[in-house]
Parts: sequence; C-alpha cells; structure tokens
Amino acid sequence: MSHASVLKAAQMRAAEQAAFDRGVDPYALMECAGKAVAQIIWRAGHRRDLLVLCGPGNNGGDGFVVARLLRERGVPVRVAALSESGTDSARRARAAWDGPVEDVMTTAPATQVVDALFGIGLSRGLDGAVAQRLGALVESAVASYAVDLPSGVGTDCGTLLSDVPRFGVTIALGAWKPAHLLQPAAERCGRLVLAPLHIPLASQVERLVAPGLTVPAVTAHKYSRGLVAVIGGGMAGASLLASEAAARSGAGAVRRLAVDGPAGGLHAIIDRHVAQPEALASELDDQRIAALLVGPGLGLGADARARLEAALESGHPMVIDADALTLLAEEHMPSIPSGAILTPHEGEFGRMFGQLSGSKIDRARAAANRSGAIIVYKGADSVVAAPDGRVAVAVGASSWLSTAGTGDVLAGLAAGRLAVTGDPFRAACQAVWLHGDAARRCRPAFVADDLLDALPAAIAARL
Ligand SMILES: NC(=O)C1=CN([C@@H]2O[C@H](COP(=O)(O)OP(=O)(O)OC[C@H]3O[C@@H](n4cnc5c(N)ncnc54)[C@H](OP(=O)(O)O)[C@@H]3O)[C@@H](O)[C@H]2O)[C@@H](O)CC1
Ligand SMILES: [K+]
Repeated sequence: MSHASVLKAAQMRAAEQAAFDRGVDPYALMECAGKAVAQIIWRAGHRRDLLVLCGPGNNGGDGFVVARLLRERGVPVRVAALSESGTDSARRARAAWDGPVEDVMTTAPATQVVDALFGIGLSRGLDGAVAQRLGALVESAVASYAVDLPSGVGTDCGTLLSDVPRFGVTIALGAWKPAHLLQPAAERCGRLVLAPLHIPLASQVERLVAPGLTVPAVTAHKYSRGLVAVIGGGMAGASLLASEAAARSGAGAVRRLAVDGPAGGLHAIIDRHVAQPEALASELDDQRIAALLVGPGLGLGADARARLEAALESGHPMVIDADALTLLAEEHMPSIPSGAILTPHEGEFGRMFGQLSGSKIDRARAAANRSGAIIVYKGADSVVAAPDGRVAVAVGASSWLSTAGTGDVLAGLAAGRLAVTGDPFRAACQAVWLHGDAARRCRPAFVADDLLDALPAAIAARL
C-alpha cells in the first residue's frame, strides 16, 4: 500500500466496502482507526485533559473509541456529542464508553480538543452555531486534533463549506483526501499525520513524495547528462533565472538562445545571440538538445510568437511556461506537442483551459487529458497531472514563494530534470519537489535568485 494515496470520499467508501466484503469487521476497522488516533494524541499530549467532540456518524464513532482508549491510559477525558449516534459501529463505540456524554453546545473548554464531529460523510456546511462553537473550543485549546478531516471542509474539493478553525494536527485515516492537500482546506489541517487502516487503498492520485535522484554515471559527459536550450525574449532576467536553475538541476549543459546576447549570469551557461526569430530554427536543429524551455521573459508580440512557433515545431521535448502559455491560448497556434510540460499559474490555466469543473485535481487532470501534456498547475497546492490520469499533489509550499521570478526557476528546473530523466511526469514531480525544498532552505523574504543557491543542497538531500 502506498502511503501517498489520495482518495475521494466515494473511493474511500468503496475501499472500505471491499474490505467488509472480504470479511473485515466494520467495528474492528473503527477500533483500528480509533486506536491509531489515540496513540498519536497520547504521544503528543500525555495526561493533559481532553475533550472529544462526537458527531452522529462513524467519525463520531471514532471519537468514542479515542475517548475510551485514552481514559484507559489515565487521561482525564470528557465527551460531548451533537446528537444520538446513527450507525451500528458508532452506536457500539458509544456503548463501550461508560462515561457521561455532554452537549457540544454547552460543554466547557479543555486543554486538548478532538474534533470527531464529521469526516468524509459531511454533506453540507455545519449549522452556524455549531461551527462557531467548534471554532471557540479549538481556539481556546492548547492542542487540537481533527479526526480524518476538520469538520466543515469539503472532502473532495478542499473548499470550506462553513467556518473552519485551524487545527494543530489532522489525522487522516487510511489515505489522504483531496481536502488535506488542496487550499483553503489544507491550511486548516495544520500538521498532517496518516493513520494506517491496513486495508488496500490505491489511487492514481498521490501526495508528492521526496524523489530519489541518482549521481551521474562514471562514464557521463555533458551531452549524456542532457543539454537544455532556453529560448530568451524581451526580458533577459527571466530566461537567465530559468537557465541558471536548469544549470543547477543536474543537467549537463545549458544553452541560452537569447535576443540580447551575453547578459551576465553563470559563466557555465552558453549564451547564443539570436536576434531574429527566423534564425532560431537552425539553432534548434541540434539533436543533442534533450529539453527545450520556452516562455520565461518571452513577451507577447509577433517576435515572441515566431520564437514560440519555432520551438513548437522543433520536435524537442519541452517545457512551456509564462508568456508562451498566454500565446498558446490565442487562436491559430500550432498544437501543443504531446508529452510537453506546461506550468500554468491560476491565471494562465484559466486563459488556456477556461472554466473547468471540479477540484484543482480534477481540473488539472482534465487539462492534461485535453492537451496531452503534463500539467503543473502551480500555486500554494501545486498539482502535477499526466494525460494517463496520474496526479501528484504537493503540500507545504512556503508562502514566501509568491514572489517574482520563482516561476522562472521552476520552469528551468523542470527543463533540467526533463533533460536528465527523459520522463516528463517524473521530471515535473522532481522539479516541484526540489523547488519547494529549496524554498524551505531559504530564509524568509528570499528572492528567486536565492533559490538557485539552495538547489545543490536540495539535490544532495535526495541522492
Ligand atoms: N466506514 C467505516 O467503517 C469507517 C469509517 N471511519 C470514519 O467514518 C467517517 C465517515 O463516517 P460516515 O460516513 O458515517 O460520515 P460522518 O463524517 O461521520 O458524518 C455522517 C453523518 O453526519 C450527517 N451530516 C453530514 N453533514 C452534516 C451537517 N452539515 N450537519 C449535520 N449533520 C450532518 C450525516 O447525515 P445526513 O447527511 O444524512 O443528514 C450523517 O449522519 C470517516 O471520516 C472516518 O472518520 C473510520 O472509523 C474507519 C472505518
Ligand atoms: K472530524
């Protein structure tokens, strides 16, 4: 079982049902979930007083199990419920709790609070008074835990169906749900911990995990390690940032095909002056180019369009970013080469693909399917989607990344990893990971250039 699987509510239910059909006892599964949650809370909170808030369904049932197990360990536990328990397993868990059950609306605060009100069965926002009460109890606690999901988040879409406080820890049961990874719900989850349920829970959608990278072969040379060509445009800084990121990504060589000629930056980067777009085709007629990047600083005029057309017609594996994405959204452009990596932010995604329905994961998947390209749908919750349905969702991106030039660095990294691996989905995942890790290594208020200095350490950590 992958510890990265991301399942929607219906998929989770289907997996649970399949386990029940094979003979797994539903109550035993609830005991298993409750035991795992209790263990995590015990390790963090020991004997500090604890209030467990239980809802009407199986999420509430988990809460009763947690309450019983922690009281057996000597924790002063109180339980408050919203209503009677409505499932067989939840009723059984409640019957096994021999303490009093208070009312959520009137219960006193505690040092630690556990939200077992609603999990994947939430079908609408919480009643306003209940949401407010949950918020007050969580905010007055020193430590707060959400069982499976914070009550009020949309499991599959990651939106907030009602007001949701920010929890200290969210303990996902069995598998991640989209709401653990997608904003704004992800931010309300706090620290994420996965509690295993020991049933098969596979999915094509996974949480992005740290990649394993390899050192160059002893027989490697600069071309076998991958030559990256970066097409420059009116804004030299953007293509310089991208070129430097590609150069520090593990690729063998980087060639910048720039309008402006030599413009400083690393001496290791080969600058070629390509003043006229017509001259680009012959520069690109080099079979040693393993990956081509077009878009950072390209511009949006006729010259930029001609450079993009030359790139699209070159046949090289490529990364398409920034202005090139905006140009591609215009009519009469050549089609996107299949297997290309596209790196749109929210605005570029909307321009290219219009209003798609569903969560950010669903939208990225639909865009990958429609374009035949690998989509890196950037943001605080970057989603990498392949046309064959594979998806990786990155969590925990530094909010300091929201500054000029960081997208150029990501595009350069993607091109570099594409040149090294020859595998666009893997390259895109590696680039998003390394970009995020480089940001984690930078001090607050960093600028895009600082990411470049942090890249060698981010790569070294994955060898
Ligand atoms: N399957 C298993 O055996 C296992 C499941 N596990 C656990 O079960 C959780 C899923 O349990 P669940 O399916 O019972 O759903 P749950 O989230 O408890 O809520 C459903 C109830 O809430 C109600 N309701 C919904 N929205 C509401 C609202 N806004 N305001 C008020 N009421 C609302 C809804 O009623 P209705 O929508 O019909 O009105 C229904 O009564 C899962 O997240 C995990 O924690 C683990 O123990 C492992 C084993
Ligand atoms: K919950």
